[in-house]
Amino acid sequence: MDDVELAAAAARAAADVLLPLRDGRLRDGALGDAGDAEAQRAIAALLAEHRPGDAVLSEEATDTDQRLDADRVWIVDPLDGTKEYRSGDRHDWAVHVALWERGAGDLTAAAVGLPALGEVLTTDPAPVVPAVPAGPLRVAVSRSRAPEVARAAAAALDAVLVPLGSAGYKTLAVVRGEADAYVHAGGMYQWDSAAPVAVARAAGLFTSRLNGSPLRYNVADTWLPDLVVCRPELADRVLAAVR
Ligand SMILES: Nc1ncnc2c1ncn2[C@@H]1O[C@H](COP(=O)(O)O)[C@@H](OP(=O)(O)O)[C@H]1O
Ligand SMILES: [Mg+2]
Repeated sequence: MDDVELAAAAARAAADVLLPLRDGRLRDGALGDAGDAEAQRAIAALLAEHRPGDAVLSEEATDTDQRLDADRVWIVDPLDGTKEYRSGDRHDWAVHVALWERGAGDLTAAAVGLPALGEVLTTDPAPVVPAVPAGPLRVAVSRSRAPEVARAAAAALDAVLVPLGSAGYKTLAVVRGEADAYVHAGGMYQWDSAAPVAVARAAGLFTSRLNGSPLRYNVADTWLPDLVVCRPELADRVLAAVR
């Protein structure tokens, strides 16, 4: 199993525990907590079995300095969009599994699972972004904390806002042609964007910080508070709008 296959297998393993759990008896906070824990367990077990020497940075595990000297680091969010998952009837939540490698100084393989849609998107083969449909441009934003810069970007593009949960789901909404851009500010961590950004880049989309600088992974500070993901031809207009 190569690295992308392993990432995809880990995303599927998480889906295999998350879907039955969601359809079981737990609700609300208890369902969210169980989902986070069970998905973490499923992914960690596969990574430990197949890549015992690799380091892991996960939302649901204690971070250590060890990853800063490691050559290979998996960056994992076992359940992104916990709020949407625990609602029981929404599809906008995701599983993130990415690999960062020192040789490249960047993300080199990733998979993002969308269990409620039965899909796993990867860096290889990369998804094909559909053609732009007729109608106004669409900017995906957090449904629970839409930032002012996203409204500004939408206004500058004469676009409509598409409120959705999960950074992974929103990034893949651009990949899958449900949105043309995703703008976030105000807070987020490396695991919220790593795997989705890797898949978006592989699909030919533009990704950066709000100020246009590159998104950097496996740096000491896990806080990576803002990002832009969009069709490449929109990048200049989106970045100008959010500045
Ligand atoms: N202001 C903020 N501070 C910290 N984390 C944030 C944040 N805004 C969004 N996030 C995180 O980014 C992910 C997507 O958020 P949103 O759905 O609002 O777009 C969520 O991850 P989790 O669901 O894994 O916790 C959420 O916790
Ligand atoms: Mg998350």
